Amino acid sequence: MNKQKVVLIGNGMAGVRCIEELLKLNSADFEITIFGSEPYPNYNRIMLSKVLQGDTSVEDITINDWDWYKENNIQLFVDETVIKIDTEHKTVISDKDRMISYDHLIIATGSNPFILPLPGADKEGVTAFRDIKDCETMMTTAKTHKKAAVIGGGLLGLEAARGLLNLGMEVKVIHIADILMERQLDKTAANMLQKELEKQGMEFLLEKQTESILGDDRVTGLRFSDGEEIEADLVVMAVGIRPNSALANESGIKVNRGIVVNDFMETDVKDVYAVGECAEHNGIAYGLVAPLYDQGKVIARKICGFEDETYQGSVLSTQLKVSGVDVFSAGQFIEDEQTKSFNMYDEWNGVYKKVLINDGAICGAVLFGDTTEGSKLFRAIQNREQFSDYMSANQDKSAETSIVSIMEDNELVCGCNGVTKGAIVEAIQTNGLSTFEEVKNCTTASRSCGGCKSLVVDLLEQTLGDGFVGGQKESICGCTDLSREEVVEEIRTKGLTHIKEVMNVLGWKNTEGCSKCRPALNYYLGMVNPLEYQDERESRFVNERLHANIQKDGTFSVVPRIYGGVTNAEELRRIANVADKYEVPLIKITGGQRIDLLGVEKENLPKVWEDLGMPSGYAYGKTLRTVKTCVGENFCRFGTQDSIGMGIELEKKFERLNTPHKVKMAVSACPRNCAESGIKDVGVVGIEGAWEIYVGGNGGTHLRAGDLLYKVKTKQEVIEITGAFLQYYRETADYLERTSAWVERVGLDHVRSVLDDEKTRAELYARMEEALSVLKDPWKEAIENKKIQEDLYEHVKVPVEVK
Ligand SMILES: Cc1cc2nc3c(=O)[nH]c(=O)nc-3n(C[C@H](O)[C@H](O)[C@H](O)COP(=O)(O)OP(=O)(O)OC[C@H]3O[C@@H](n4cnc5c(N)ncnc54)[C@H](O)[C@@H]3O)c2cc1C
Ligand SMILES: NC(=O)c1ccc[n+]([C@@H]2O[C@H](COP(=O)([O-])OP(=O)(O)OC[C@H]3O[C@@H](n4cnc5c(N)ncnc54)[C@H](O)[C@@H]3O)[C@@H](O)[C@H]2O)c1
Ligand code: SF4
Ligand code: FES
Repeated sequence: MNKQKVVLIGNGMAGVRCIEELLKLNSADFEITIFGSEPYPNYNRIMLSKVLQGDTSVEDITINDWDWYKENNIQLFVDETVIKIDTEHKTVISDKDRMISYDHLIIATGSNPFILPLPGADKEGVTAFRDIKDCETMMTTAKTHKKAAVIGGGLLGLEAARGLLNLGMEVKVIHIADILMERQLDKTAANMLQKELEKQGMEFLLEKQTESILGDDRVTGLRFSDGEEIEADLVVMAVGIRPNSALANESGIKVNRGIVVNDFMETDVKDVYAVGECAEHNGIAYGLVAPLYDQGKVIARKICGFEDETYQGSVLSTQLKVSGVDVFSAGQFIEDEQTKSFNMYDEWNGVYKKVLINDGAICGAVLFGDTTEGSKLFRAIQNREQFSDYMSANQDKSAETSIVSIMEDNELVCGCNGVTKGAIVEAIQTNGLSTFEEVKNCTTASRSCGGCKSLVVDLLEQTLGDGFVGGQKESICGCTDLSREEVVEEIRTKGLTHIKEVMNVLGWKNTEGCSKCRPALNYYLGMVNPLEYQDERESRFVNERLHANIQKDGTFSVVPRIYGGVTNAEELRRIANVADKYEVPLIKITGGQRIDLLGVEKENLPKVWEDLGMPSGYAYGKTLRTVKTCVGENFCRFGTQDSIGMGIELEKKFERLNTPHKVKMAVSACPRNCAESGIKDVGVVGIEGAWEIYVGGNGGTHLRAGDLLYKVKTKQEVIEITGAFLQYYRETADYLERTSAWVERVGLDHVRSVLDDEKTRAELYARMEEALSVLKDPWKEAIENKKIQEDLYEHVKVPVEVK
């Protein structure tokens, strides 16, 4: 039998998903050809926001690589645009003069970003945010330019703005409406969102109409209709999208806003379908992936001869992909005459929940600050669940009960990829999957926005019971197959007390271990048993062994502790005298508000420390580095709290603590955040009468804004929450995992749920106190102990390995 020819125009998310569905149903009977204007295989457009925000790379967002097309015998023409469809002769013609005939044609040309027709819109430095090329333009521009203006305060504009902030630009968002995301949020949620984003550093100009883009060849600024002007050397337009339906229109296919389709996604021309953002169903052209995938499935079934499924439209839910901000919106979000609403507004904790009810049934929801109920509410909206039933069902179940336990097998867990609960459970059981990554690769769940990750992990946990070993089982190194959790558990239950013993008892493949597992085991043993464990210095990296940072030329740097960045003339004099006496070639003020003496000879280290008479600043260790502070209420006119006092208290409390990776803190006395509390492992921000505690921030290579963990009233609460948080991190993070990665891995909601429990929090804090109780200053120890001096600083050659 001759194969039927299927041609797909548009190598994007909707079209290729439709082909995947087709291949699942019948891979034998079709000859498939795909045209794509972009020069890449099918990639995850959603993740461009994450690429811009620095969380992933362009290479990592490919959905189907080149091999996938080959393996499925798909003829792929990339960087090639179809310019004509001859519906009479059933052929398509490309801009490279290629003519291909079809039996079934799928049009999946997506959308075009809307570019405001402003004078100057064609200047260099003006871009949309739609594809890899745009993303690269922004990333390159950020290297040489500083001021970005994003026009449009919708989902795309805000995600772009966050990315540009991460790239070090100053960002102004220009929005035409009086509130942000007015297509998804009501005024209350939008105002809360604006405040949160302002805290992150975005500036907003609302109710502003851009009149022209200024500059000669390159953009230099914007002028608004009210005459105001701002400077800008990058302008990103994120003012919505328009279905890309020109090709269909020119080829005689019926087009309204998008390409008009019926419930089988058929256009008005036989054997021609449209799917994705280019299609218009019942007057709606959708702009999110979940509906597009449902549409693709219907087309695939129809082409294979099944007419059992039709597309009936979709209820939409959205979540903004900006870290540190939890916003959810689904269904109807503004009340009208037919609806009543149930509202909960907790200004103190920054939480807002609104559920809209029509004739007793839930028809929409807006959540801000706590979106844990998002999936449950979305399900309730889709099922038109009665509000009273929803409330009683959720009162019966404990808040921690995952929604997956009450879901039917045919219900969707991953809206983006159309993966049901039943499909995931079956994949786990039949393929022996045990990690999140395995489920993701096998089922495609969580492959797009990642919003369903917690549900997938819940399903793993529920399906495997005790056999579930955590989100991602990964052995700690090649010397063993055991994961961190398993090793720590064995240390606890078997009472193991030193590294060699762990390796022997747990059957290490390499009996000496390696540079990865030895320091990790040293940390885990000390963490489990802080009072008895004898630190094995040889298993530490060289800097931690010598308590100073080795430099390029083999000399060392010495950073004494300067609590909260506050020093005095006497200390400064001592530092200056040491610098003179030991001919220190460079004295540098560090980013953590301390003084670094660079170029000290190894042999001189103990003498330098003795002359300084100050404790080690641990600038080399996996421990608390610094607590940066702003000047605070005593001097600054904006200060609402004593940031210096708080910072010094925190630093004195937690200095020397062994942690999986370095830990940095900061305390600012108002949301202007001069101490950069938003990008620290623990960042504290003073507000009127209270302190906000942010966690999981990172200002290094993987830039990440911290998440608001709690808002508390007293200094004592700040210390206790910080202690319990750090202890939980110490106990559950992988060695060398920063809090930023850890918080993302385990989830902020999970961390909060642990710390919310007063008993657990008190126990964690008690274990923290125990760990702190045995710590001593290593410089003092070296000064007082002749043997340490001889062994470490006098005769020993410094090993090459530096970490
Ligand atoms: C930065 C960003 C973040 C997003 N985040 C989310 C999110 O979190 N959640 C969500 O649900 N949605 C999100 N979206 C929207 C989502 O990406 C789109 O809804 C989805 O990609 C649409 O898929 P599509 O296949 O219809 O269009 P596209 O993915 O745009 O694919 C269409 C493809 O067809 C090609 N093409 C067009 N004309 C021709 C032609 N004549 N010949 C050959 N090829 C052609 C185009 O070049 C393009 O590659 C986001 C979008 C962006 C830009
Ligand atoms: N997290 C997500 O789900 C996500 C993320 C990014 C993009 N997307 C999708 O991508 C598509 C494009 O996103 P978008 O945000 O551009 O579209 P959008 O239509 O949702 O928002 C555009 C915004 O720009 C504003 N605007 C319009 N004209 C303006 C002007 N002249 N000046 C200033 N502001 C103006 C509008 O008021 C609106 O809020 C949408 O379909 C969106 O759903 C989704
Ligand atoms: S964070 Fe606020 S209080 Fe602290 S120095 Fe800056 S403006 Fe002043
Ligand atoms: S819901 Fe977006 S990836 Fe699953």
